[in-house]
Amino acid sequence: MARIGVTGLGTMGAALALNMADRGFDVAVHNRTEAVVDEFMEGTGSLSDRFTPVKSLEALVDALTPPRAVLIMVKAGDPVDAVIDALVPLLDKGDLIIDAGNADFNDTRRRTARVTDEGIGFLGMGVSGGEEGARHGPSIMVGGTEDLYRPVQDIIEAIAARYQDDPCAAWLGPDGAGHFVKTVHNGIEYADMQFIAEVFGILNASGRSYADQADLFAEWNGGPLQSYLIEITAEILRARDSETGAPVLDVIVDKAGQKGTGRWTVIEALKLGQSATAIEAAVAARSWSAEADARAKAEETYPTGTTRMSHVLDGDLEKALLAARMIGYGQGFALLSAASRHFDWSLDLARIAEIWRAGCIIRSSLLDDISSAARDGLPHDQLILAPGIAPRLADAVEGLRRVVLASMEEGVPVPGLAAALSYFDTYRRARGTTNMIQAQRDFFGRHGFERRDRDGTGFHGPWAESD
Ligand SMILES: NC(=O)C1=CN([C@@H]2O[C@H](COP(=O)(O)OP(=O)(O)OC[C@H]3O[C@@H](n4cnc5c(N)ncnc54)[C@H](OP(=O)(O)O)[C@@H]3O)[C@@H](O)[C@H]2O)C=CC1
Ligand SMILES: O=C(CO)[C@H](O)[C@H](O)COP(=O)(O)O
Repeated sequence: MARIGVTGLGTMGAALALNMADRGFDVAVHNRTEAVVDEFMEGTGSLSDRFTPVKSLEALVDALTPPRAVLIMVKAGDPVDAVIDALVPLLDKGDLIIDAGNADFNDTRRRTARVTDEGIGFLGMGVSGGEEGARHGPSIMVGGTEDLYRPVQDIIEAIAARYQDDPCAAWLGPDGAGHFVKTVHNGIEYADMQFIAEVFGILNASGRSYADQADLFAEWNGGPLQSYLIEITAEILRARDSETGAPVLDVIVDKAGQKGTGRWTVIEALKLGQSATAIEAAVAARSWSAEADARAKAEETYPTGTTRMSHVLDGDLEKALLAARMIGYGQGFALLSAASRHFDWSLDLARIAEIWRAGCIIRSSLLDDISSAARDGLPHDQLILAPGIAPRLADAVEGLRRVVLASMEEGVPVPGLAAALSYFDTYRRARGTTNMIQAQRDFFGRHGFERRDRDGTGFHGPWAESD
């Protein structure tokens, strides 16, 4: 009998199942398309004895030691509901379903309630690290009741990445907490990828070869920007297309995919009265990239000519990426704080930063500092105000400003970097300009405002007196 079942042997499910077997767990494996199970088994090599391959969900359930644990790793959205609907009648009270794919946490809350009604447990578990991470150690963010996590904690911690021997896996809170945290992780991922893509655009506009850029990113990876995304960017810049021999970046269409997590982050931020503008800019840039025909027409209408940037220093680009990264993380953590309060999740922000230090796509050396800052408590929930972060941001942000200025002068698009800078500039003013907005609201709608010179609300301007 197997300790755990995995249904969905695509990129992630297959890698997770192999990881579990590698760590000594017996796993029953299933996939909707039966042939995939055979293909999977052919690749299991010396681990094959650890697997029970099955061709139906009934057989999957029969292959498991009660109380059963079934991990679903299928395409996000309706397929998850379809699998849950098929599984629930086969399971007994006390069994457990784990949805390890990406999920809108609202769906996770709904699924938790639906499955719990049947006496079956449900964990919504975010997994990050791509195929390589899933195979050898991802970062794992678990949501659901803690008592449901304990029986599978040994498996989850065993397969997770390790940072100095600390497993990058944690139970984070009830119902949708795990998937919410994973969604915000991806929002931060979107922003960081966008900042890097914009710096790539600036370096291109400066006439720098891909080889030169690769060296620069590799050098940056040895400093405060050290991270998985900077590391793979250097590798990507060096890679050549195996068919044509051309730089691989030259054969890839400029049109970014998105499966939803970035958009969900922005939607939830807005719902919670937050605004993750750097993440929103990254989502928007991907959406605009899909409008190829309109962009071609716009270039014809407003020709850019050949852009030549010459006055951006490498050191400023490095600082720009660092400052923007701090702000992107800052917006993500502010959102996590808001959600934790709103849903009463008691999220441990420091632990979240800790489990992101290895295995996941946004792993970076900065996360060590972020976890220390969060452990000490973030002033006003703002990472950018943390004593361990603020001096570094103050130093880096002037590089960001010079980079944004130079890019804007030349018409090189930097929506993510500019959003990060605008957020910083807006946030650091104790008195901004929304007094004008309040006056306008009161002028046209008698909405009332607060006065600086006395307590209370509902004051009106002189325009109201003429009524
Ligand atoms: N790829 C990545 O880097 C990461 C992905 N994720 C998330 O993991 C999940 C799986 O992604 P990934 O492994 O990349 O996806 P793949 O496309 O590689 O595999 C999808 C799996 O879903 C199954 N499936 C699709 N539709 C249905 C259905 N209606 N009923 C039953 N099974 C179905 C497929 O079965 P069949 O073979 O029959 O088509 C296949 O096993 C997603 O939620 C994704 O967002 C999370 C982190 C990283
Ligand atoms: O969760 C992931 C990484 O953390 C997946 O790779 C996800 O697919 C990335 O999102 P998108 O496809 O929208 O770029």
